[in-house]
Formats: sequence, C-alpha cells, structure tokens
Amino acid sequence: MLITLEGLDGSGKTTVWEALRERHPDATFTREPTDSWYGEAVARSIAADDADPLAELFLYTADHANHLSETVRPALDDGDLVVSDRYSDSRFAYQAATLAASDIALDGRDPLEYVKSIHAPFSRPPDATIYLDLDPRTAAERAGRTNKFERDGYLAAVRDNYERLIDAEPERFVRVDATRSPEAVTARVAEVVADLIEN
Ligand SMILES: Nc1ncnc2c1ncn2[C@@H]1O[C@H](COP(=O)(O)OP(=O)(O)O)[C@@H](O)[C@H]1O
Ligand SMILES: Cc1cn([C@H]2C[C@H](O)[C@@H](COP(=O)(O)OP(=O)(O)O)O2)c(=O)[nH]c1=O
Repeated sequence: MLITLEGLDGSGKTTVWEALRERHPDATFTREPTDSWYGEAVARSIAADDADPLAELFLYTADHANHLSETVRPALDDGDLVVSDRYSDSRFAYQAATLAASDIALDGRDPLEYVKSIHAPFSRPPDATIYLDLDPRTAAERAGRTNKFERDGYLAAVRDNYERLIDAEPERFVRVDATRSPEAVTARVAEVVADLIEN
C-alpha cells in the first residue's frame, strides 16, 4: 500500500513522517524530492529564483520517475507499506501554480490538468493521501520563508490546487487539521494510517 503525505511547506509533513517511521519500522519511508542526483538537480532548481517553470516541472518529474523505479515499485512489489513525504500531488499543486503565474500558454490547457496528464501514462497513484491542512500564512511562517515557494500568495494558489485535487478524488484524500499541536496531528495521522492498513 502506498500512502502519501501532502500539504503546504511547514504543514508538518516531515514531523509526522518521522513519528510514523518509529511506529512502522518495517515499512519503506521515502520522500520527494529524493536524495538521488535527480533530486539534487531539483534542489538546484528550487534555489534558482529564475528557473524556467517547464524545465523545473520536468526535473521534478524526472526525479519522480526514478523514485518510482528505484524505490516505490520495488517496495510495493515486496508487499511493503510505503509512506512518501510528498509525491505526485505536490507537482499537481505546486508546478500548476508556477505555470499559471507564468506567461507560458500551454496551448490553452489548464496547468493542473496538463501536469496530471504527463504523469498519467507512467506514474503509480497513491492508495491514500493524508492532506495536512494549514492556512498559507501559518505555513509560510512555520517554514521560515526560506525558499521561493514559501510565500503566502504563492502558497494560497498551491492550496487552491490541493482543494481541486481533493474535490476530484475525495475518496483518496484524508484531510487532517494541521493547526493543532504536533502531538495531536501526529496522533490523528497515526490513527488514519492504522485504519488504512487494517481495511
Ligand atoms: N502541528 C504543529 N504545530 C506547530 N508547529 C509545528 C507543527 N508541526 C510541525 N511544526 C514545526 O513547523 C516547522 C515545519 O515542520 P515540518 O514537519 O518540517 O513541515 P513540512 O515537512 O510540512 O515542511 C518545524 O519547525 C516544526 O517543528
Ligand atoms: C516534491 C515537490 C516539491 N516541491 C516544492 C515544495 C517545497 O517548497 C520544496 C522542497 O520540498 P520539501 O523538501 O518537501 O519541503 P518542505 O519540507 O518545506 O515541505 O519543493 C514542488 O514544488 N513540487 C514537487 O513536486
């Protein structure tokens, strides 16, 4: 089973992911961007304020393709539980927001649908996605506004995209209130994961 953690920067994904790792020592815990050289290329792009939006999308997508073949598919084939801190929905939400704010016309296509469409032929959709729901301002404050994505206006557009994704597939998403304490959020996510494994 593939469970993904999604949400804005600073929503608490990594905090929850680390707590889950202690509870499920036999599971595969992974993340995007990865620490492969593809992920290093992504990190360079994150640090570049003038990165080309399409080039950045394809760097993240290359990292995802490698993540699938190197980590996610082998672990799923072994019957492992896989928990990923960010996954394809991050591309759908973030790169769609970047493209929408750019002057790239995409031949009239909707940016979110376009980013989904390039994943569709090769990706492996999550079985369930836990969405840590937090307002953009608190998210940017918690994240420390250290990179170009961690700005309130941009994160508001990203959040709108996450809402579109949830509306399109409500059965895949579990929304968790991320304004609560780290202990309360972690306990709720642990409960959700336990339920998902049992059913
Ligand atoms: N529920 C929470 N309430 C308040 N602060 C939190 C909470 N969860 C995480 N934090 C803090 O917010 C910051 C970002 O958390 P992190 O888990 O790295 O988020 P993400 O991986 O989503 O960016 C860290 O300083 C962390 O200690
Ligand atoms: C995986 C992924 C991350 N990102 C962005 C979100 C983050 O600002 C940045 C790095 O991701 P990450 O290290 O997960 O940041 P955080 O822990 O703050 O959430 O990359 C995308 O724009 N698209 C993607 O597909």
